[in-house]
Order: sequence, then C-alpha cells, then structure tokens
Amino acid sequence: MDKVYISQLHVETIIGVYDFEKESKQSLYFDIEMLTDISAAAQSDDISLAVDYAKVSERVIAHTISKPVELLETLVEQLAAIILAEFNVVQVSICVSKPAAVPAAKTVGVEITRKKK
Ligand SMILES: Nc1nc2c(c(=O)[nH]1)N=C([C@H](O)[C@@H](O)CO)CN2
Repeated sequence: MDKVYISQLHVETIIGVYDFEKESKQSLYFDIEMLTDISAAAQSDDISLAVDYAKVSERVIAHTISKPVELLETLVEQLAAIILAEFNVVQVSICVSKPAAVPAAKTVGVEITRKKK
C-alpha cells in the first residue's frame, strides 16, 4: 500500500493533566502516516483523488486547538478516528511528541496505528 505522510506538524495548544498546563499553550509535533492507494490520483493528476496532506494538516490543527484534553492518548485516538472517517485512507499512524513535558528528555509522546473497520 502507498503512503501519504506529514512530518513534524507543529501545533500550539492547551494540553496536559496538571493545573499549570491549563494556563498556557505548549508545543506538540505530529508525524502522521496514511496508507492509501495513490494510483487514481497519479493517473489523473487530480488533487481531488488524492489524500490532500494540506487538508489533513488543517483538520489536525483545527481539532487539536478546538477542545482541550488532558492526555496525548485521548487526542491521538480522536485524530485517528477523524482521519479514517473523513479521508480516503485505510490505515493511519499518528505519533505526537510533547518536547517540553519532561525536561530531562529530548521529547516524549504517544504513537498509535488504527485501521478503517
Ligand atoms: N502516557 C502519558 N503520560 C503522561 C501524559 C500523557 O498525556 N500521556 N501527560 C502528562 C502531563 O500532562 C505532562 O505532559 C506534564 O509533565 C504526564 N504523563
């Protein structure tokens, strides 16, 4: 299967378990891989037949800033469900990193893979 991907998509948002995290935005970085058959888009040279990575990026940003959650797990599950429902992909992997969360670590985060049912 072919892959459309987005690397290091940066979003500033309110996210976190602790009270201090609900007062100021933090940086998240998303790596997203979407499995899809690109042949129809390639043969037609038609963006409407492609998984438009710009539109996926806009959707991820809009959802991430729309309603704060506490856990990265909650956010990536929501985003995976949105991408599978709204775009022509059979599988999506999302890795989200929160670099400021653990000062002693370069970054921390969560990665999931979900398939269309
Ligand atoms: N598995 C997770 N662990 C932690 C999360 C999380 O979202 N998933 N979040 C926090 C805090 O919000 C942290 O980022 C602040 O130090 C801790 N662990």
